[in-house]
Amino acid sequence: MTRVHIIGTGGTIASRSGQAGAGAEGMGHVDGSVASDTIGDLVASSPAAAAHEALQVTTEDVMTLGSYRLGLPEILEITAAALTRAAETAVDGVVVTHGTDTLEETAFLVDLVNGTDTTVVFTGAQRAADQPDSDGPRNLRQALTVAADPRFRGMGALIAFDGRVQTARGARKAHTTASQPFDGGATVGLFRNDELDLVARPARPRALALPGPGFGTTRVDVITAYPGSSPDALRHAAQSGAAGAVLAGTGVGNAGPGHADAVADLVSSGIPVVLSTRVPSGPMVPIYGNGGGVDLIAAGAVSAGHLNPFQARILAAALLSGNPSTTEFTTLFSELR
Ligand SMILES: NC(=O)C[C@H](N)C(=O)O
Repeated sequence: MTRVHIIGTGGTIASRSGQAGAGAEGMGHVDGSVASDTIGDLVASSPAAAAHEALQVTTEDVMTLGSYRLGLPEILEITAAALTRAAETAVDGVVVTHGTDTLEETAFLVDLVNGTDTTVVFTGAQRAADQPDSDGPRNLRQALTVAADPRFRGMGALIAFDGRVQTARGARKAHTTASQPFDGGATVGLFRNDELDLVARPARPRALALPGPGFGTTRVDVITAYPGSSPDALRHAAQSGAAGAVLAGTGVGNAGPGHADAVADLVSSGIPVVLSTRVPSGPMVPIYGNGGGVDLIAAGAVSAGHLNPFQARILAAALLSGNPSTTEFTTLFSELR
């Protein structure tokens, strides 16, 4: 019998309104939704998940948090749990239920380190578990279908959401409330009602080793360029303890006056700067001088390629937690981006 293991982490799919604890931070949130359901609750209350009678489903809660509360230690904890289960020979597929706010970060770390043939399928919901028409049960059912399907093995980490199955790499939450919040990854599968079509296979780089606990405290700041932005933000990041920085440039990866000098300052003091773009889609491409991307790369920045700033940050933190030299960092980042 096909076995799928589900890891619960919280998010809207596990949230209910008006729970005790809403407003616990004393910020006047009287009826804020709070992640509270265990994955066992979700499976038990979901006829959709129960409909998978042909599957042996096992569950585990790693945490029950809105994903906006996660830091790197929690992302590492979820990743380690997913990788442990993926490596078990008795497990055919792994599903992770996760808040959508930062799902792209956790799923990308899992994708980077998953060298097993067992795919880890992330899903969640945009409407809380106690709302009418919550999308959680349908998304969970579809994620189970993907995780159990042998055609989708060896794909690292995927996101199954609202009828679409896409790679974690490249994914980005692109809509705050729409039932399909994600954009950016490559589409590998599409649901026709309950039928799942395989439409593409992703190309993946070699797997990175799971970072050690130092990942949790490796600070990589994301700094955005905009008209009039101060290059001092980069220097401040370095002075206040960042081990690296990601510059989300304008356009193909540019920044205004002074940023190239700031990049050179950081890189010369051993703090790598990755150059990405604040534009939602498309790669960083060095085209412009006069402080643009050509000059930022010449100053020592490493191109993020197709990675958005937040996934670039995850790869940078994973590499920096292993204390590479600047040259090693550049080589590894360029290989795995
Ligand atoms: N739709 C969601 O899951 C959003 C939620 N705020 C979270 O990331 O936990």
